[in-house]
Amino acid sequence: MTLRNSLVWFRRDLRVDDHAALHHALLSSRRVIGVFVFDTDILAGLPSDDRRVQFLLDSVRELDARLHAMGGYLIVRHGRATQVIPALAAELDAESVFANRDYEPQAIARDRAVQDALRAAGRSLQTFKDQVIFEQDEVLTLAGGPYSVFTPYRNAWLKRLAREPEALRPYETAPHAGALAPPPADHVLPSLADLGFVPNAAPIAHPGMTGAEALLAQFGQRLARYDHDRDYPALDATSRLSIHLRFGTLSVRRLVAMLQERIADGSGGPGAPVWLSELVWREFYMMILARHPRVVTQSFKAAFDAVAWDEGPDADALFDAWCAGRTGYPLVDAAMLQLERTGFMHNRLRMVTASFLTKDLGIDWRRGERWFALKLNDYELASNNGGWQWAASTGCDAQPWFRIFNPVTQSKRFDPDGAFIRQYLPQLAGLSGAAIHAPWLAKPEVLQKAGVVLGKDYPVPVVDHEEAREKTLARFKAIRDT
Ligand SMILES: Cc1cc2nc3c(=O)[nH]c(=O)nc-3n(C[C@H](O)[C@H](O)[C@H](O)COP(=O)(O)OP(=O)(O)OC[C@H]3O[C@@H](n4cnc5c(N)ncnc54)[C@H](O)[C@@H]3O)c2cc1C
Repeated sequence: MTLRNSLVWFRRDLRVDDHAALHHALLSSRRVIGVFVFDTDILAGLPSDDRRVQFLLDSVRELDARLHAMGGYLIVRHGRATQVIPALAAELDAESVFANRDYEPQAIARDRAVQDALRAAGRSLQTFKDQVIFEQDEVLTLAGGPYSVFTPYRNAWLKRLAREPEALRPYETAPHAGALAPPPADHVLPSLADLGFVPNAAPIAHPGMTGAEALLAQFGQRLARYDHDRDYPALDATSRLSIHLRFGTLSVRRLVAMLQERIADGSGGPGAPVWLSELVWREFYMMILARHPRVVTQSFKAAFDAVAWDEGPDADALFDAWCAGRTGYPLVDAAMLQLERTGFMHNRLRMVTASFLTKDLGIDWRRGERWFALKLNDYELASNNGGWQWAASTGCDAQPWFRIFNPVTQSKRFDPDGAFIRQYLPQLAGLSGAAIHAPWLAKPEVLQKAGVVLGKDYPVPVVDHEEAREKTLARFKAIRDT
């Protein structure tokens, strides 16, 4: 034990179990205090009823309560982390600040600024791998470079895990909790109003560690069928754990260890390896972002920065229709309404709506990426950017540019009887499973019987898919030919 006082700076790791930074701080310090900062640099510009802030506050409250139960507490501050952390370290005379590493460019810059300020005052910032099983330089090609194709990356990732099973060993905290500093008598946490926010009318269910546990327990029952059911948005087939992985209310090591057990004993069925692949996609995109931070604003494949996306008032009107779920394509519109009303969108629908914006409406993927960033509860820069660049065909291992989703075919395939569409577009509920995917093709008597007047109850399509497809092929071919 070498340190007197240490701070553990919680960020995207709002849990007490299996926590690398907390583990290391407890082992090396006599007195450990936790801190979370509602960072005004991040909160600025969010709508006042942003659901994620409430989720964060609820999760932070639970974190404080769990630290209390272990004998400690959490200081919660509101301000610029780059100023708050060095000032708090000075106030508490903490020699070191412990944190888990974050790989987003803005977070890296923030951590560097905090580290410089701490160092100037004779203190230190120590960071640890926690958010991923393997970081950006741990799974490399034989030539020693980063992968840009997923399948060989996943194979190398799995091989490394087989060689290094200790990568899943939990970072224990409870046995070392004696080092936690007890709370002062006047310890209080801020309210949502103190942070300048108001409650959302449709808050995110299941916040915090207990929320993550509940979702994991439910998903455990569905895991074996995940490989098949995950593609159908009307089914409750996926885990809904993305926001918990985003904010670290549960440990990814624990999830992978659970999968390994269920693969080994057979109870994970064909679903378990497929779900494991999804967790590896998450790390793949984090690796891509860490190794190629330019992807935040540029195409992964530089040549595609020359794509001439549509701009101007017509493009703006189409973008607005897409955002509002008024494109006239029911699956696209239902998906956009799901996003607006709940902050969640099913993965298949993220692919369909992103493809629709870029390939049917000819609009730059960056506009859609920013809209998702504003609206998604689970917004995570690496996966969002990766998903958008995949759909726009500008990314690594992306959908080839000449393969263009047909929104009607996607609808028939993945929402065959229109159950998902009906949930968000009740005005179309009277249409049969056959007619609901493309109401403009339905016979007038069918529409009349269903009580649907196109252009009044529901929009006519804003573009013709076949025409849009030809325009997109030409748009991309122009790049290839230059
Ligand atoms: C255009 C687009 C944008 C996206 N934006 C985000 C985002 O901002 N944040 C986000 O977490 N995911 C994003 N994804 C990936 C994926 O859609 C979500 O992770 C998934 O829908 C979340 O639901 P779930 O937790 O039930 O997933 P499950 O199907 O249960 O998957 C388990 C976990 O694996 C990870 N995962 C699953 N699919 C992917 C994927 N394709 N890429 C990376 N990780 C994946 C997530 O952490 C997810 O929680 C995006 C995908 C696309 C196509």
